[in-house]
Amino acid sequence: MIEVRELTKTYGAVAAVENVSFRLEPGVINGFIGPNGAGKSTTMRMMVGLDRPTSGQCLIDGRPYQDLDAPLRSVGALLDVEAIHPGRSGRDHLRVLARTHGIAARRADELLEMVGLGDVGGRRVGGYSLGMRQRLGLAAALLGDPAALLLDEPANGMDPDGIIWIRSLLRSLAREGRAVLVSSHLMGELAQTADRLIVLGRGRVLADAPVAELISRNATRTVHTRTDRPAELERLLREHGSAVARRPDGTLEVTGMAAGDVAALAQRSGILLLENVTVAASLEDAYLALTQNHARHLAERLPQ
Ligand SMILES: Nc1ncnc2c1ncn2[C@@H]1O[C@H](COP(=O)(O)OP(=O)(O)OP(=O)(O)O)[C@@H](O)[C@H]1O
Repeated sequence: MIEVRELTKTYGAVAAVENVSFRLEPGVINGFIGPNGAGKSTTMRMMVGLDRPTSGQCLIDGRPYQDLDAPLRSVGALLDVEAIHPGRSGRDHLRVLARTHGIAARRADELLEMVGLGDVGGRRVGGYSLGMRQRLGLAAALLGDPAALLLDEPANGMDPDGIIWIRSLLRSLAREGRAVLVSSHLMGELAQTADRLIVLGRGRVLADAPVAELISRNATRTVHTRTDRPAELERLLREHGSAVARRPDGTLEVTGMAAGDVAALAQRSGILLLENVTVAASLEDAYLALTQNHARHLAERLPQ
């Protein structure tokens, strides 16, 4: 189990990460999301000792990363694929890492195959595409068969096949009982893959909850209604307290009234509905509501 306790990192006057706390439990995929510059990478770097926290700590099975006997077996991290030596072949990169950690060279070859780089393992990393470097970084993270994985935007640069592959890889790693923390800006992807979401905004944790709970707490469902008398229905809905927006295809997007109540109201006024469906809120809606509310609160607190 990984426990992040009140991690803080300041650069001069800027707090990149402020009092961030969360836990990563075995078998759970945690999505790590937040606007650019929210502090996700800095948090992950501090978790594996690549950045020194200003205060707070991260404990891995009760110990800081630096004190682990076999760190690669406890935590595998994919943080900065640009840092991989460009002159080395992918195979050599993995073999060097394996050797320095007492892992058999055979494991490096197995992983190259597993991440789909079997045919290009002998080529220099400098000639790899971003997606290929991400695959190599994933192989390196998995080298020690770790109990936990920290992956910073692993889908970045991946083609659609690669994205689907990562999704099923993360699921199977979690099924094997590993704890996963994966940052991404791909909301649809996280909605499908993650069990929980940790949302950061300007260095602070804005939410830490199961995906479904985060959506239901922060975004409202809407009703999409189509009729041949839209202006009339729109007026009626507004009179009954609903918010209504016109969609480009002429459909009314209704917030604040259930689909059944929209239908009943229309029927009482003799308005025929051609379509009337409830549209579930998406993770994207919830994320935008959460981060925009936070930004608004901060702006309101600033002196005018
Ligand atoms: N070495 C550094 N020196 C100064 N400021 C830094 C340094 N590293 C990060 N920061 C600042 O810390 C903040 C958090 O950056 P970080 O890269 O952790 O965010 P992020 O959530 O990973 O962003 P993104 O989604 O763009 O990858 C930003 O304001 C960034 O400018």
